[in-house]
Amino acid sequence: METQAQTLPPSQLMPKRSSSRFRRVCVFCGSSPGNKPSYQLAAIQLGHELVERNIDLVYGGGSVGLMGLVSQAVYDGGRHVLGVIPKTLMPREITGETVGEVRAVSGMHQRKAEMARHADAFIALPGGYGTLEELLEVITWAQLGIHDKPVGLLNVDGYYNSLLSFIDKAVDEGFVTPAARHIIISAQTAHELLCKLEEYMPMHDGVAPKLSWEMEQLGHSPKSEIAR
Ligand SMILES: CC(C)=CCNc1ncnc2c1ncn2[C@@H]1O[C@H](COP(=O)(O)O)[C@@H](O)[C@H]1O
Repeated sequence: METQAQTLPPSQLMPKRSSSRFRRVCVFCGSSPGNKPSYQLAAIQLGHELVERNIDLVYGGGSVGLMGLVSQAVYDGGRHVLGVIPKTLMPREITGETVGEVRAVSGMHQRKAEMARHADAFIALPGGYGTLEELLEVITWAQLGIHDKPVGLLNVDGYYNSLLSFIDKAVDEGFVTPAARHIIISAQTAHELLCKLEEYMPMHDGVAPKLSWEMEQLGHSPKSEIAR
């Protein structure tokens, strides 16, 4: 008796892939793996979720920590991976081997602008100072109206609970508006987070229209794709 696999044309044997409104997502994450296996698993699962949705990756480059796990998973799944590395961090003993395409930039500021320019959305996995700084910067840019791309927080095992509580306190104390609080989308799994990001509609008003921002300040021309 013939099995289904023998009778179906090859195109129908391929895993079903869903389409996404995002072409490429920027992932910020730890250059360390973290102490719990759940962090490493979450990085790999996020990579798989991006592949499943036909989404390419831009990230900080290198193979250290969670950065290596997410980039390898996306690369192995056949999607394009773009690593943006400041020249100073390029020696392999610092960041390790980078899979996919590597873009060398002159410094940390140019790296962030370059990662943002190439992304349609941002996701932060657990991480340390670097991850927090990158995450808060794209949130600030969204608040100001420099871009309106969704920003997601993958709150693995409650890693970001205290950050989210702090931001709620900032709302209570009058330093963050409730509309700006809405910029951060959080979820516990990559699947749930991507679903929420796909549906995200900005609620806040930027302080100035996107086109009025002088993107040269971020190292880009006014036609920069950061604002897209
Ligand atoms: C000295 C040192 C920690 C080197 C690690 N090597 C690194 N290689 C590439 N990008 C990095 C590195 N360290 C920090 N970053 C940047 O900062 C974030 C991670 O910093 P962290 O581990 O969360 O704070 C990444 O998203 C990346 O863009």
